[in-house]
Amino acid sequence: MSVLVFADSSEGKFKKTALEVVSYGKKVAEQLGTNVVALTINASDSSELYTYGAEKVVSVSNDALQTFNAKQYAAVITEVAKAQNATVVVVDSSTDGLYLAPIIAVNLEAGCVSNVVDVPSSTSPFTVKRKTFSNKAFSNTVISTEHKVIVVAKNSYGVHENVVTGSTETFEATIVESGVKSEKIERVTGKVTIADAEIVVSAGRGLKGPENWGMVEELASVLGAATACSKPVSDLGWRPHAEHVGQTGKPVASNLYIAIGISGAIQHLAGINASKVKVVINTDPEAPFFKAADYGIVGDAFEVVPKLIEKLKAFKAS
Ligand SMILES: Cc1cc2nc3c(=O)[nH]c(=O)nc-3n(C[C@H](O)[C@H](O)[C@H](O)COP(=O)(O)OP(=O)(O)OC[C@H]3O[C@@H](n4cnc5c(N)ncnc54)[C@H](O)[C@@H]3O)c2cc1C
Repeated sequence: MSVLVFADSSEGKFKKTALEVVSYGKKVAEQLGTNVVALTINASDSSELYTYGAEKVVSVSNDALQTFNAKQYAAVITEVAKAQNATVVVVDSSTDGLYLAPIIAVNLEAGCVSNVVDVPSSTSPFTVKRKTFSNKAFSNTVISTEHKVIVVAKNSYGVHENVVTGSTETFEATIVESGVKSEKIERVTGKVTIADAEIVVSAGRGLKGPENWGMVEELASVLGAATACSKPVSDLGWRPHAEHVGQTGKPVASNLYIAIGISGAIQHLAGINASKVKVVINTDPEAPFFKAADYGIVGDAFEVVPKLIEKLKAFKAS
């Protein structure tokens, strides 16, 4: 028996979520009295995963897997899970992870639970806690099948160092037909995406118009952050719809979320409340966002943001 985690990588480098699922898998393996095995696909160096508890890394390299294809990747993960006698398979909650989990679950006839925020509270019955109702509530879910597939919610368990002496073995995976009529041929943005971002700088209607987004872009660039916006801003065409966050937009689970000129309506908060630290800049001290904020600045964004940029630049230069 083992716990298999899929350590996803991009251009050969591990994503932070990969380190989180390895940390998570290590803990679950300890609870079950077994080992965690990390699977990598076309990653250049797997040794980083030993730092987070992966005693064993199974490395698959194949040109046919250069582009993500859920069916092909899920087949590889299933094959490795069977070869490693894994009863628990863990993936991250990225778009790719959410594609993979149900296919792996069908392949293994496993129970599958997404949005999981913690290691099992009990391994018999196997009980996991998951977020529900737009992250406003939690539920405990029992997975009663022999095999289990868990999707770990981003930034919920965290990355934990647990240095072990690991080893890597290569695996010749069977490549199945992709079976799809579309494929990703190009990545058109080099910017940090909202899903992967550690820091998100988001702005709302308080910025008055699209011509004022320069300072938001600049603040994001200084911080290495992704940019986001409230729904009205994308509805008005000030920013692309891809940046709209909230209940009807993208969810955000960053370490830091900076909200500029956003009122903090419940539909907005529903999508961002998984973020760890929230900083709010708003002229109105009664803005509802302040109740959800960890740090608040009552002030005019057009004065506060340029000062913040200046200070951050000076700090980085020092
Ligand atoms: C079914 C439904 C789904 C929805 N889904 C979403 C969603 O997913 N995401 C979302 O964001 N909204 C969503 N909404 C809309 C939501 O209810 C709010 O209307 C919206 O979030 C408000 O956007 P805002 O805060 O940018 O604008 P406003 O409500 O207009 O707030 C602007 C804020 O900027 C402040 N401000 C003004 N000038 C300045 C300044 N110079 N400096 C600093 N602050 C300033 C104001 O005090 C105010 O608080 C949804 C609504 C419905 C009905």
